[in-house]
Amino acid sequence: MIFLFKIGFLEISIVNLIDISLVSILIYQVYKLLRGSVAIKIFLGFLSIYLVYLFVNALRMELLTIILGQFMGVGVIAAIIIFAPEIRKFLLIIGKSSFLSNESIWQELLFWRKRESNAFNISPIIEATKSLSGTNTGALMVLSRNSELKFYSESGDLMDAILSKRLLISIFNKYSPLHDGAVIIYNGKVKAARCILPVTERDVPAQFGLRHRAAIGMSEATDTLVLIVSEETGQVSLAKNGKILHNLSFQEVREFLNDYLSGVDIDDKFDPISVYERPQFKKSAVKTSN
Ligand SMILES: Nc1ncnc2c1ncn2[C@@H]1O[C@H](COP(=O)(O)OP(=O)(O)OP(=O)(O)O)[C@@H](O)[C@H]1O
Repeated sequence: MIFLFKIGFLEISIVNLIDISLVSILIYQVYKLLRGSVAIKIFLGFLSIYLVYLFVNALRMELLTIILGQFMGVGVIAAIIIFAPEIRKFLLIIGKSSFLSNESIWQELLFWRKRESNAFNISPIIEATKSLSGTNTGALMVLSRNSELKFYSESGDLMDAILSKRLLISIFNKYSPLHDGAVIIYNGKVKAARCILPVTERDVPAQFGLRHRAAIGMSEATDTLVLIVSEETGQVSLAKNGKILHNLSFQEVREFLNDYLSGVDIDDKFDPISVYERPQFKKSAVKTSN
């Protein structure tokens, strides 16, 4: 083994350094995930007790080590119960960003099928959005580039219909029995309508109602781009990765949809929802359109 440093009785190898770096990154990621929630205080409490445990263990203080060791044993189970929602969120983030979450990769690996491009003609979506926005008809469209989202599709009515402007307008027409909930669009098809999306658990600025909360929640849980047309103002927004872009022009929507479907990383172009809490942000009733 190659040792980098030898300070007194302490010898640190490259492996130790990598180990320490990885643990630091992990702790930072957990901190980022829990920041702002009540769970962060419990997490810091556990972390402090664990550090004390490591310290007394290193000093060979046996009695204290046994007591704290017992506490840590029970503490792990308690932590799993207390942090269940955060652990779920953490695993979802890992699953979402893993390249194995891409269904077309699985098809290629398992069935030797040639991977098809996920890009398709988005004009029907843009044209339908213009019409829905112009008539102040609320709409929620989930675009997926690498998964059929079966779990969410099955919460609504399965369709598997070829995408068209008229189909989308008919679905979101307020007299249509399919208008409530979201449509899921994948590979040029409307896979399902009337789907129920997960609502974000974060605090969302007051101007965003349930439709926007569901869009933000869906974009947090999956690698999807969610398009929202507000029933109240006709404004068009996009949600991605828990962030949002509000009151977009149709040209902007077209560019974002095309970039997303061709695999471009657009996450950085989105605003954190906290931006819309600023006092200078005014909900504009003026709609920009091209
Ligand atoms: N979890 C959900 N999944 C899918 N669709 C939902 C969900 N929650 C609400 N919606 C849709 O949003 C509609 C209610 O929207 P609401 O008016 O509360 O939201 P909003 O964000 O203020 O939108 P708007 O600006 O259009 O008024 C519902 O009728 C339903 O179609």
